[in-house]
Amino acid sequence: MIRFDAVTMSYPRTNRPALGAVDVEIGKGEFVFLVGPSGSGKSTFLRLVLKEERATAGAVYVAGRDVSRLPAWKVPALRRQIGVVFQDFRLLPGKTVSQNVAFALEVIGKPRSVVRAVVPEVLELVGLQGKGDRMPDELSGGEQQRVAIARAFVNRPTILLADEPTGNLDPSTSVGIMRLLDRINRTGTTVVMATHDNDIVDQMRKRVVELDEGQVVRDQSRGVYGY
Ligand SMILES: Nc1ncnc2c1ncn2[C@@H]1O[C@H](COP(=O)(O)OP(=O)(O)OP(=O)(O)O)[C@@H](O)[C@H]1O
Repeated sequence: MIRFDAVTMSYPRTNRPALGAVDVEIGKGEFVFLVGPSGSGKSTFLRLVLKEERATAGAVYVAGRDVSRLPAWKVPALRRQIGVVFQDFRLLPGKTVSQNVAFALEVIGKPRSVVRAVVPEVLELVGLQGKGDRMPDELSGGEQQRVAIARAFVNRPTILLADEPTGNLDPSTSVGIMRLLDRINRTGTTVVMATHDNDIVDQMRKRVVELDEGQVVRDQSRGVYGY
């Protein structure tokens, strides 16, 4: 589903690549934690999958396509296959919960009848039934992250990328978010999550890919956060 083939990525005006000759293969339906110190390249990895950055050398394959060869007009179609969740939720503050989720469908031109049917379904899936009319600032952090996950998943992407999704949440709220990501993964969605949350990684026992200074230094199935 995602394959990095000797991927090097250097940002302009830096003397060390953010990723150096990285080889990683992530199969359909896998759940992978990306761990490593700050600056080790986790977010860069995720940005390359989304074609928000371009590899300096090597190739990034997503769903069988070499994204560096993807013409600009096909990038929106690539991104429609990928849901993204961030540490800071990134909800639209002036829209209700339902409107935030609906927006993700409206921008890709789904008919209103579909939006009306699908939004309550996904809100129920994330445990927010009955809260569709709330504004984001009327929700807890964990609930806001559930809205963000609903928005990322409503279009049933094949891949879900999560960049520190529990970074702003307390431990028990984080466990709830991880249960939800696990459930989404069980529907067949490939999940790649960058995290510093050692407790979560140790509890989940999923595949762990560890980066350090842009290199893969560990790739372990049913791994833990660190040795
Ligand atoms: N836009 C940029 N311009 C120049 N250098 C960058 C840019 N973004 C990231 N870098 C550098 O690339 C390297 C990898 O950064 P990246 O954000 O991928 O790390 P990370 O593992 O996600 O870190 P964190 O855990 O702090 O989010 C770092 O050395 C960083 O300083």
